[in-house]
Amino acid sequence: MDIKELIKKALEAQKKAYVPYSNFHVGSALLTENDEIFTGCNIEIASYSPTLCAERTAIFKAISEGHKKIKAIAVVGDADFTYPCGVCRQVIREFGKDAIIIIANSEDEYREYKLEELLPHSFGPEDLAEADTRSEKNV
Ligand SMILES: O=c1ccn([C@H]2C[C@H](O)[C@@H](CO)O2)c(=O)[nH]1
Ligand SMILES: [Zn+2]
Repeated sequence: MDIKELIKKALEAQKKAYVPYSNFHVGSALLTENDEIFTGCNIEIASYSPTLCAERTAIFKAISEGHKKIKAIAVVGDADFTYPCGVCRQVIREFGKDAIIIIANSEDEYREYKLEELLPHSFGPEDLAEADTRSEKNV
């Protein structure tokens, strides 16, 4: 996996951030199971709550194009190391239980995490499947 390439794409996407309210620019780039890259920026809306983070923009683009798995996702933002919010961590969990999350300031300055480190003891699709089996037994 080319981490620097993923960070480069995230930095390019960050330039497209539509952030008239926070002026906080975030970019993201992810790698699918077949090594395709999808990018996203944050998009803010005047009524605030419909605002979408960069990570989810990238993820929803990939899923809506038929991809099912995320191998890695890079995030860059205006803060010194911008970490994904809790909502985005849960969305990454849905499509990338074993995903690598790259938090970058630049192509040369980055930190790498497993999703498990940023969202320990997570709840996910398998838990619902397991609950299904249990309730069948209880009938
Ligand atoms: O990891 C993050 C953190 C924040 N934001 C966005 C949401 C909002 O537009 C702005 C300020 O929170 O940054 C992201 O896109 N990703
Ligand atoms: Zn988020």
